Amino acid sequence: MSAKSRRPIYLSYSGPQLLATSLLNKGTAFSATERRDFNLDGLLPARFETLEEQAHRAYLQYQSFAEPINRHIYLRMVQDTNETLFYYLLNKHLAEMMPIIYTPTVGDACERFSEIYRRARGLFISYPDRDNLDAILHNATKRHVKVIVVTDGSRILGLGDQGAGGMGIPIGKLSLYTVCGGISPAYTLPILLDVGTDNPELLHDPHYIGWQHPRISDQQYDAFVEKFICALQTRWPDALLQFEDFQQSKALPLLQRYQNRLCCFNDDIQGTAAVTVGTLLSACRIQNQPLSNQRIVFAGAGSAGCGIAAQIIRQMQQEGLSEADAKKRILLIDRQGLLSQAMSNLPDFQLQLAASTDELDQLGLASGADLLTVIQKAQPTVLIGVSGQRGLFSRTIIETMQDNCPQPIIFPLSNPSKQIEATPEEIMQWTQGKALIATGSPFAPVQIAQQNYHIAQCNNSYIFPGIGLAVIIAGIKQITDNLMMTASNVLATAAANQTIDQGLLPPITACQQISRDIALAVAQQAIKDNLAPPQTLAMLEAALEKHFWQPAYRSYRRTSD
Ligand SMILES: NC(=O)c1ccc[n+]([C@@H]2O[C@H](COP(=O)([O-])OP(=O)(O)OC[C@H]3O[C@@H](n4cnc5c(N)ncnc54)[C@H](O)[C@@H]3O)[C@@H](O)[C@H]2O)c1
Ligand SMILES: O=C(O)C[C@H](O)C(=O)O
Ligand SMILES: [Mg+2]
Repeated sequence: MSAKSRRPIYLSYSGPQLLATSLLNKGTAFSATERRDFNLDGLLPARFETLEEQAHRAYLQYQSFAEPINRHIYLRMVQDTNETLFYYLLNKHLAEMMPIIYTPTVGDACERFSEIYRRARGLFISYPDRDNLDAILHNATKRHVKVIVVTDGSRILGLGDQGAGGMGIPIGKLSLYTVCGGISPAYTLPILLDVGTDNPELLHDPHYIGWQHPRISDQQYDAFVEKFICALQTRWPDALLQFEDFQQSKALPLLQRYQNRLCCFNDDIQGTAAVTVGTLLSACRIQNQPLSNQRIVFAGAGSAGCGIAAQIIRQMQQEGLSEADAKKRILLIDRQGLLSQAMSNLPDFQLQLAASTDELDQLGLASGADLLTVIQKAQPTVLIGVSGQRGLFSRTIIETMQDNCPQPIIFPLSNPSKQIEATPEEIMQWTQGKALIATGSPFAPVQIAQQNYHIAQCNNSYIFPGIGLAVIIAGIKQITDNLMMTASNVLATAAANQTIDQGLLPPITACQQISRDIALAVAQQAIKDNLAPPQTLAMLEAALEKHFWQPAYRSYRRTSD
């Protein structure tokens, strides 16, 4: 629906209050009539500007900042002042600005959150306020919250515990829900559960803006999260809740506790699994091989690693392997080396995926073997890095892998860029341009022998906006692994014409189309799986068009009209 044909919005706001409401503010784009009707005369300079003219000035201002972090601060200021302008600007310059509002610059913004803090956005729910949750949610002042991203700041990208600074992540993720998934910013809410921090620097920083207290005990934590979820369910029972960047000891237990109780998912486990399987399928298509032929080694067996491994097993089962045979194609390495069932103290989620003693014998590997030895003996065709450890993929490791596999698939997925296991440039040089690469953070194309190779950004941002849109158009009640698998397959289809030099995924500028495709496919699958009320495809398409928000100014009338 074009902005012109949309009905006017009836407002009770006027004067400075209207200018200070970022969802409604138009700045110099308020017309003469609106300025008169809403008591804005004299509060704005004389000239009327269109959104396009405003965006032109904003882009010049943006360019006047050299450092990514300063560009981030600038864009966040635009967002907090005029959200329509912010999203218009993002839409116009998505490839350039996505790394500024999202990964990798958002990592710096989280690390420096207290230092660069300007204005309030979203909800900070701190443990000392635990008896006041309903009032806090009420203070969000948004009646129709449809998508929430929540973190406790305990594992921000590969940067560890950032405490309240972790709020940068929900803000960045929700910006992508809007720009890629067409979800109105009026429907989104970032939340930071402030349960303290164990980061010693933050505990001693005089400017730290969070609750300056060590993280609470597990028991206190569980009770607090339970209260939070109950309060959410009371106020916004149909909202989608995305768990983001929770440390390993919390991520899966929270998902297991809540996935059947409300519409929620963990992005680092499930969203990452979906994008990675989709990207792997794209690499397999280029190699003309099924995924089930690959032998896959993970460096890092945490939330992301085990989430991806589990989804690969499901995909291999769809290709015809038994679960046991699919498992045998995967080896996981964590700090203690190759994970095996002989290890006595592995958490359940790792134990389920760890190699059996029989497999170890067959491969001639010992429990706890290091990455290089595993690569020598197991001869993997795929290597996935989700360890957060810069440099973990050394030249020797990559060259050894290529000794047994001329076109290795290598995905160093750790974020932000400074935590990557090996850069695409390094991997391409060490493999003479042969490796099929995808990274979690954005990287410039690599030139080898006069040929430019684009590097796919295998980031869950290809998935979650479409999931949110699906929930909204279909009224999905629960997010399952099967729905995530549907999203993977849509992504792989969207990548079906990619050539090696174009990279394994379409560019991020295709994200709106991909999100629409994911939304429709996931919505249809949800209906089939009885997770949403029946609707025809035509009804879903109509709902999608109706909901897909585009940044354009609406006309305003006074409520008394
Ligand atoms: N590309 C994406 O979309 C995406 C999505 C999620 C996570 N990630 C990235 O993946 C990384 C891990 O995230 P996570 O949620 O799994 O964190 P996590 O803490 O749950 O897991 C990381 C694991 O790596 C292990 N590890 C650390 N050093 C290691 C080493 N030298 N060798 C082997 N293993 C080692 C840790 O013990 C831990 O189990 C982060 O950098 C994160 O930014 C990327
Ligand atoms: O935030 C990202 O860029 C991806 C992912 O969710 C991560 O935690 O690294
Ligand atoms: Mg994350």
